[in-house]
Amino acid sequence: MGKSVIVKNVTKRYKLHTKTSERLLDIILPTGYGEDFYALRNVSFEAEEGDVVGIVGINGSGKSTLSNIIAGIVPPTSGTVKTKGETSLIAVQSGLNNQLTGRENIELKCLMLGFNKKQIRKLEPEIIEFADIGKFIDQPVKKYSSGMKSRLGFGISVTVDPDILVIDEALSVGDQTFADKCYDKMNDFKKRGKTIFFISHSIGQMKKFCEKALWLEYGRVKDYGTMKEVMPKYEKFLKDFKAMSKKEQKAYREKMLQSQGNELVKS
Ligand SMILES: Nc1ncnc2c1ncn2[C@@H]1O[C@H](COP(=O)(O)OP(=O)(O)OP(=O)(O)O)[C@@H](O)[C@H]1O
Repeated sequence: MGKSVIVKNVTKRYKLHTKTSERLLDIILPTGYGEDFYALRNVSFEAEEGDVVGIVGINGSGKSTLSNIIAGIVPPTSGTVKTKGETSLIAVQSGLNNQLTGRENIELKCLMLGFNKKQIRKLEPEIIEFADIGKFIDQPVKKYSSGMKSRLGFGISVTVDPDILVIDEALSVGDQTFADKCYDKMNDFKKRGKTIFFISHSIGQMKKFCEKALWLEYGRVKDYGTMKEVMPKYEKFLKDFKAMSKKEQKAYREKMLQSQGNELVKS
């Protein structure tokens, strides 16, 4: 088994705006207006082919930012991501275009992945069958429920058969039958030596499915190893964190963020 993903010193800096004028200036001026906010700071790790890595961390730790960077949707501010093969992201806030219909989204996504018209005609029925959203396939995506979006996003991502699959909370919406169907597909991917990154608020789901865990804490890698090594430590942290008062949690967050060079950290 070779390396399939190598993430080296990835940092992601966003601009935070406290005033509308700052936000507008940031759009107009390329230098960027607003306060720097580091969503990821020097994140490095490697994954092998066939690894199923759960990304864990409390809200705002940078899990979605990292998923988007691995999938090549968002560029890192600095650092590098090397991937072997095609990567596909499935997220609740999926990369679907709201104005286009489901069918048009299938075409667009497949074209972006480099498929030709003939190949798309072959893939389309398979995706539609997997998504199983009936007549909604010809409706604009803005009319979909989050479950429907997830079904379509999942359908597209697994049918195009990527080498690396990134699943961000996509199984938290929708019913159990659909989730089971997705697990079957994911298990099939796993058996075929593909790499999967999985984010879920359900620790049960993570434990059931992942072999490795990457624990992010406010933008930094707190731990990376097997589920067995990392999860007991993470669960202990979660328990302690939840036992804190809101004020203590806020102070903890501010202390952590400040230690990473963030100045504007008030929630
Ligand atoms: N486009 C953006 N502009 C500014 N800040 C952002 C942007 N996207 C994310 N952030 C900030 O970066 C931090 C990490 O966000 P991210 O969504 O990656 O975390 P997460 O671990 O996925 O959180 P959650 O569990 O709540 O989904 C958060 O503090 C968030 O507010």
